[in-house]
Amino acid sequence: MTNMRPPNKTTLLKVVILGDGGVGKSCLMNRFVSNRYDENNFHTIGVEFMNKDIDVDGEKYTLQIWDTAGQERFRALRTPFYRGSDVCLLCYAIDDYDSFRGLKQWRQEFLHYADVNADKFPFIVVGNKNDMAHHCRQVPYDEVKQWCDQNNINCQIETSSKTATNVTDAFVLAVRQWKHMERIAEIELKQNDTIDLTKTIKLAHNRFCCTGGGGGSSAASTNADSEDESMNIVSPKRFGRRQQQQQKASSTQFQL
Ligand SMILES: Nc1nc2c(ncn2[C@@H]2O[C@H](COP(=O)(O)OP(=O)(O)OP(=O)(O)O)[C@@H](O)[C@H]2O)c(=O)[nH]1
Repeated sequence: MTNMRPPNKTTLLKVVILGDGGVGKSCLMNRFVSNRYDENNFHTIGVEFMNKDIDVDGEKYTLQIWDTAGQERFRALRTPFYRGSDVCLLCYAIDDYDSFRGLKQWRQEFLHYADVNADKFPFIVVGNKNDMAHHCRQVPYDEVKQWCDQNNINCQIETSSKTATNVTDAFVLAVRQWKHMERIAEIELKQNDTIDLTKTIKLAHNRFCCTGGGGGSSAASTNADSEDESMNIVSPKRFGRRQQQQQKASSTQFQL
């Protein structure tokens, strides 16, 4: 249980940053990890990751941040790395409406390849480049909020990697949202684990292992299968948290 972990334990979280090419994903990661900003960044090819230790609400985390290539031609290189993610930052640039429109597709791509439950996974929507002059803004904050509400996402923030505005806050928000979802998952798991002794237990009929032979007709077997749903229940799915610790590395690049 999260609230029973030893005080000095560090939790490793895999954080994936997605969004159109040029919205500032690499700048966001570099500003957060190294407090550096490079105006002339190259496009990312494939994926890169960097680790950063952070304390949030008195607990230690190592964020393994995966910066992905936003350009469509690198799709096949980035998607294998979505699996095992704990949090996903969906990024757009406030001066680029198309990049906001693209969030729908980014979310779908992530859900498909990470294979997680849409309503239980912590997404954070990040509007980067909020240092831009007022007249450059193409994406109203309220419109993003509306989109987030429609998609069950309750974390939204605007950042600037250039001026270092809200960059750390975006990652803190990501950790808090992960923790929030983790708590919900734990409560659900506990509820599912509880056996109600007052309820009648429905036994499986016509099973080979119980009846000692295949006496039942195929029609009867089909009925028994559909009645006895408990035989088909798989263990409750968490929202994408890995069961194993990932290998730590301070910075690695995966490129062509
Ligand atoms: N004004 C402003 N410009 C930014 C900001 N962040 C990034 N940029 C600019 O946007 C360019 C692209 O940023 P990147 O971080 O490379 O964008 P990316 O999303 O990683 O792009 P891909 O690697 O192609 O997916 C940078 O070279 C900067 O010139 C910001 O916060 N404000």
